Amino acid sequence: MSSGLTGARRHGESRHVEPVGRTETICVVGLGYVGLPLAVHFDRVDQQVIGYDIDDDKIGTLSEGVDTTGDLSDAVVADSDVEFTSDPATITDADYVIVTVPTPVDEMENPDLRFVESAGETVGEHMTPDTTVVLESTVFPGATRSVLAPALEEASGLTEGEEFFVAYSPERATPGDEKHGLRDVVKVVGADDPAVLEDVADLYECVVDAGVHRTSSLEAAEASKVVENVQRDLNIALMNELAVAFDRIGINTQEVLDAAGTKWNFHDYSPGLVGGHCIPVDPFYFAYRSKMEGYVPELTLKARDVNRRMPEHVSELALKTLNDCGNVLGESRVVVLGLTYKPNVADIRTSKVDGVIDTMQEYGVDVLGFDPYADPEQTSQAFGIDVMDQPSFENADGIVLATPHDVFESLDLDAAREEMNDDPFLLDVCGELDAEEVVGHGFTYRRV
Ligand SMILES: NC(=O)C1=CN([C@@H]2O[C@H](COP(=O)(O)OP(=O)(O)OC[C@H]3O[C@@H](n4cnc5c(N)ncnc54)[C@H](O)[C@@H]3O)[C@@H](O)[C@H]2O)C=CC1
Ligand SMILES: CC(=O)N[C@@H]1[C@@H](OP(=O)(O)OP(=O)(O)OC[C@H]2O[C@@H](n3ccc(=O)[nH]c3=O)[C@H](O)[C@@H]2O)O[C@H](C(=O)O)[C@@H](O)[C@@H]1O
Repeated sequence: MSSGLTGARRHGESRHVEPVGRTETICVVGLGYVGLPLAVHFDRVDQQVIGYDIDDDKIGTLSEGVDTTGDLSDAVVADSDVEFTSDPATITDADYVIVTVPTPVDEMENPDLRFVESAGETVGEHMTPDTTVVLESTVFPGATRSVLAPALEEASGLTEGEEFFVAYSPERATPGDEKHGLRDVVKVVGADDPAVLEDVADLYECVVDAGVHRTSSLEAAEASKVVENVQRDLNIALMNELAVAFDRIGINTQEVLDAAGTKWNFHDYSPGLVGGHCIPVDPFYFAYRSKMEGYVPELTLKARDVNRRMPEHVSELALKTLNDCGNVLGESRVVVLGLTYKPNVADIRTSKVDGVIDTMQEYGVDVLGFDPYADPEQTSQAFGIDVMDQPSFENADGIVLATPHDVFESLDLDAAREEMNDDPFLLDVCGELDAEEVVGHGFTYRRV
């Protein structure tokens, strides 16, 4: 996730504080892709910031001045005055506690709020009266009220709304998008109590240049976050459905999308493997809450079904193309380029490329991988393949461009072709390359 902080540091600017006239103490609970940049941003505007996490190793690494997210930089972390700690007693010193813990789904694809509940218990045990607790984690509408607040009350013995306060404010920054980091995207803040709403909105206005949008309830703010991701999942699902249909019809999907894209209100999405912590997850948070009221959001769930099937569709396409090019599957080799969950990021944790790899391996295909962003050793272990630190196409029969990092635009297809066996193919999952150019380099070209 882009933080907007690295620019200054990369150009050697010295850390400067931008005092904003508030000097409260803020404790950020959960120092991941969301919590760490948030802590560093508040530190930069001269707030006293405690960064609390249960992961001792992470706290040790951060305390040594190492950026554990890859989104900031070591210099930014080293230069911050954030107090990194795994001691929950430090929460006592906080005027504001901002909770940014994970909210995954369980194996039944239901919301798993264990981290939120646990954080609520820990914060409740240590917070003092008049503390304001802001939940940033993506949850279903009503979770702050029905899960976090009761955990805080139970552990503290205090009464929410009288002796402590809660608000909700989702993180909306996009990983890998330098233009849409924490400071650049309007921050939504929701609270029932108008005074709490104004106070928390004012606090965020210290760090969010794009400003704050206020909602009159916790639920409206919670819902605004999940529906952003539901909408995105739906739009991508439409692209995937069109791509599968046009592949069968024999129409070039990208040519269709390029033509349709000349209409001012045609939305720009591309087919692909829909990974990440949020887009594949948040629709289930919305559906869960809706079903509680007896309404099944069929369109939302159908979009999930379409996107969830994409790894299977891509691997079938790869196997079919291997066969069409005259290869024996069990004697074939395929190089998969791009292993992270989306282009130009280093996060492999929720990549859907592994589903494509697994199916090819089931048919005996020898699969190798390369990704300029992902750590080769870590990724080899995670994906169960040999991940190269430099791309080699020796004796390969095909290339699957699974995650189209920008750097692959300059892929030397002639050099790759030289190393490969006869009649090679290139499967361009997201349709990023120019089909005619790829064919001109001697490849059979396929895309989703
Ligand atoms: N990663 C992203 O780009 C975005 C994530 N979000 C949402 O933000 C939330 C956090 O996501 P990430 O930062 O990616 O998660 P993450 O997994 O990167 O970091 C979460 C951190 O919380 C810590 N943690 C877990 N339980 C804890 C507890 N009880 N007390 C203290 N620390 C605890 C973990 O050790 C970890 O360091 C999720 O709800 C996610 O949906 C929203 C927008 C963007
Ligand atoms: C509505 C929205 O843009 N949400 C963003 C999203 O970030 P995230 O990196 O998870 O999502 P993403 O960039 O849409 O990518 C998700 C997955 O979908 C794929 N993808 C994306 C766009 C597209 O046209 N086709 C496609 O296949 C990507 O390759 C990736 O595998 O989810 C983030 C979050 O909530 O964690 C959120 O903060 C971000 O703003």
